[in-house]
Amino acid sequence: MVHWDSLWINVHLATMCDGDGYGTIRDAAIAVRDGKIAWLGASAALPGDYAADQTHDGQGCWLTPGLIDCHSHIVYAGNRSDEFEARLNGVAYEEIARKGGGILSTVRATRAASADELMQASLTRVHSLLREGVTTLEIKSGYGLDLQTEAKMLRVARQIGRDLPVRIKTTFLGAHALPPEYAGRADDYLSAVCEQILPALVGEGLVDAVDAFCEHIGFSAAQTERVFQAAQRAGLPVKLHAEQLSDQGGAALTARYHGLSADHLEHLSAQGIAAMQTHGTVAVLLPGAYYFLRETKLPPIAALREAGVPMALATDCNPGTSPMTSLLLAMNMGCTLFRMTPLEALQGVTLHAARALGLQDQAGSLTIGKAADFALWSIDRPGDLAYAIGANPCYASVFSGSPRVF
Ligand SMILES: O=C(O)CC[C@@H]1NC(=O)NC1=O
Ligand SMILES: [Fe+3]
Repeated sequence: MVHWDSLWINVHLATMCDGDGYGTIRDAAIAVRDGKIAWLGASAALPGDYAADQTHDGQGCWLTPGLIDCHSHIVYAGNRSDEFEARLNGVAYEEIARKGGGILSTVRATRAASADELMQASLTRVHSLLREGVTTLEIKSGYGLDLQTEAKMLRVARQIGRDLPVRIKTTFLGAHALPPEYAGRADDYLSAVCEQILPALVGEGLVDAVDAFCEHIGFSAAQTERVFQAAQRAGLPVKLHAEQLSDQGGAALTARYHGLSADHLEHLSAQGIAAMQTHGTVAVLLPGAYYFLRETKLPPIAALREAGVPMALATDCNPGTSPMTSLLLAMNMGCTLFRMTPLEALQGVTLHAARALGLQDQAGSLTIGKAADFALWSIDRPGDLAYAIGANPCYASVFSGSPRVF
């Protein structure tokens, strides 16, 4: 007798296990034991002698791996709609940043907010993602730029994972911008980041990965490498905001450090692509920022595809360049703006997004032994998920084998 904790029947599976397709199994079932996938297949192939403590009727829904948003700045205080309005009156994003607006205005608001205010402000945005079937969410720091506030942000991120049915991966982004108290002293600030702030946060168990903003309005490749070396000393993987506004060689640097991902990549070079391909670094594409900043230079999707570099998609949810809390819309933008295929878009928020977080052995596909994180969709075919704009066809979602209520 095979015993399962729960069984979902009357579903069609998009397993995402087939590199060239959705890995579909129609008229199927999937079973869970101890929060992990224990069996999946055509209903007709169910073992004759099984027992499930709970059986759920999937109502003919398509069932995919739970969606993974692998790049978000979702914990922050304040709002930047005033800058949105300024840009629409002709002020460039980079000019706003140089005048101390942009990231630093969110830094001021986040420093001033209490942990509870930060949690409340973030929960609304997190719930929006969960309602669309997101079961894993990466959350960056980077709006504190001092130990006290970076720690506050990362504690809130960890608390979200304790309070809600979602897997949280935290990323330290102390090298996001130069705080006002270090104006003109970037290298001194990076010494504080590498020698005091990061070690203290690691000591509190708050950091899963380390990121930086490698850009002419951020930190240089040499400065970024200091941060990567500090991450290496702490035994942490790296990822990078790379080639968003210019080519700083950030993607190649990240690949050399066997980084999990290089993100944005509108200005990615052939050398960067080759380095990413060699080291298995994931390309995380962020169409929300491209769209919201009205960028015109597209990331080299065809060249990434040709090189076999895994492409992920994420919201980049942040108040300045991507105030977006819909991963389904990011999928649609990946197709309509970047010309990814609907299959690539779904791979980009499951299989490849898991890899961008180092979770490829635990999540991102319907594979026996992986986490029983599912999303059930009232759709006709998996390609519908990247097609509809503004619709949310998520019928239900499951986290570690338990139907989600939040
Ligand atoms: O404007 C913000 O608040 C963050 C912008 C965001 N951060 C980064 O490094 N690149 C971005 O688009
Ligand atoms: Fe970002």
